[in-house]
Amino acid sequence: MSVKLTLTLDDQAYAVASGVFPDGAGWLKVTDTLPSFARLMRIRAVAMRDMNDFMLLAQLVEAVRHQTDVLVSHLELPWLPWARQDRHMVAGDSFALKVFASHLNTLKFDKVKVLDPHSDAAAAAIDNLVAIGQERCLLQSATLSHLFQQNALMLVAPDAGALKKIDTVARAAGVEEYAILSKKRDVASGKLTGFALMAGDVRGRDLLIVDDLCDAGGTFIGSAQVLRDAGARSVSLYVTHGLFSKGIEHLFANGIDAIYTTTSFAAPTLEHPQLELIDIDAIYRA
Ligand SMILES: O=P(O)(O)OC[C@H]1O[C@H](OP(=O)(O)OP(=O)(O)O)[C@H](O)[C@@H]1O
Repeated sequence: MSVKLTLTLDDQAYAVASGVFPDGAGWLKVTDTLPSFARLMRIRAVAMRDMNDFMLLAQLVEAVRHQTDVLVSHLELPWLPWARQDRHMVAGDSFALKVFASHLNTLKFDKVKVLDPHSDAAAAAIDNLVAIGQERCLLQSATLSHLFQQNALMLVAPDAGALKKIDTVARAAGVEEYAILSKKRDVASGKLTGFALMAGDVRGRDLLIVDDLCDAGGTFIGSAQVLRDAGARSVSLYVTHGLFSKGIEHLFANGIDAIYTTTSFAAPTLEHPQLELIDIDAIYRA
């Protein structure tokens, strides 16, 4: 189990303990005395990865509601698991986001606040979803805010699907122009091909690719190559969710100069001189 659960009732924090029984089933307990009434229950579930993690969340909700008459319930779910499985892609596969949403919806949250969900399918599947936009996450980086104020960065959308988001980021950051890349992914094999620069003069520019997530990183290594071939001076990367399934070193070794990401998934202890972590707490409080 990897999820980190925190509970507040009317802005007071309550300690939660959890573990695993010998048979592998998880247990959970609120160790502070719960009140009989709370106007607002706020649960934050960070780095939820699987249904064991979901089960712990459901246990927490049940434990609180068993003791406390809760008026309003909010879930802060920075990383939405199965967000990428947002449709049927090949014959015989499953629309896993819809399956997960059907379970999450049983917990009856009045708001489910997700950072930068992968696609609009999240809002369609999850009841009362509140998407916190990419621009709100990204501008919590003091470094990036400063660079935007200096007009020192040109934004890059990694594919045409990211156009709506990059436009919102550009407006929020006060940036006038951005470059647009294209890529192709074979949904059956997951293989990436055909990176190309569709628009934008990047010669001599310091670039920031902006996307929702970095998994293995192939998208950004391929993109950096194309941008450097087109004359970019430097290529940095912002992703809201740093999954980094192949680590981060290979990105720095293959054309990425700096990475900015939030602690929605990346461990807050992750350290590298070319990496800046943006605290999700600051994003939720903003
Ligand atoms: O680090 P990587 O392994 O290269 O993956 C990162 C990319 O994957 C996701 O898009 P995806 O290709 O899944 O988008 P789609 O929903 O348009 O297929 C994400 O939005 C990134 O662009």
